[in-house]
Amino acid sequence: MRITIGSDHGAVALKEEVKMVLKEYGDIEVTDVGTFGTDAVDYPDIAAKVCADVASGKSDRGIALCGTGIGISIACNKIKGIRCALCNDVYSAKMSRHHNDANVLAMGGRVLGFGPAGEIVRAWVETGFDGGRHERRVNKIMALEKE
Ligand SMILES: O=C(CO)[C@H](O)[C@H](O)[C@H](O)COP(=O)(O)O
Repeated sequence: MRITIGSDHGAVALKEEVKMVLKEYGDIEVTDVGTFGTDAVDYPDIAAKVCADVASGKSDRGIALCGTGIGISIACNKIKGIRCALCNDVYSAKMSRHHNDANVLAMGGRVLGFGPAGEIVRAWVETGFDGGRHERRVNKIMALEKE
């Protein structure tokens, strides 16, 4: 699996933790689009970089982080082809894959402690899409982009 990850200044530490969790799998190729320091950056710019890779197929999935996860998830969901789920708990992370086939995970660096973030990422990476009735609904979500 190929994953592009990015964060604003509010989640740089969380980004490093998530990268360590992804590295444990051994077969996940991670692209980090920044930011790399504590200087303030604008989360829509990071959302655009993460989602460009997912929408183009360069990466299979994306992980987008900001202080709360809210701003960056809103921005990601403006981009065609993206289904971004803000998940600050494990259950939501699993359901975002089972039911919504979410291709971008958003989390908040000022919301989550270190342990919970790792559990959320593992759940999201390892959970598949259920299809069936959920495929019909996801197709309807994607059709909304064309209206
Ligand atoms: O978008 C957000 C809130 O919904 C994120 O938490 C941002 O990281 C936050 O707005 C950045 O705020 P800052 O005061 O510029 O650090």
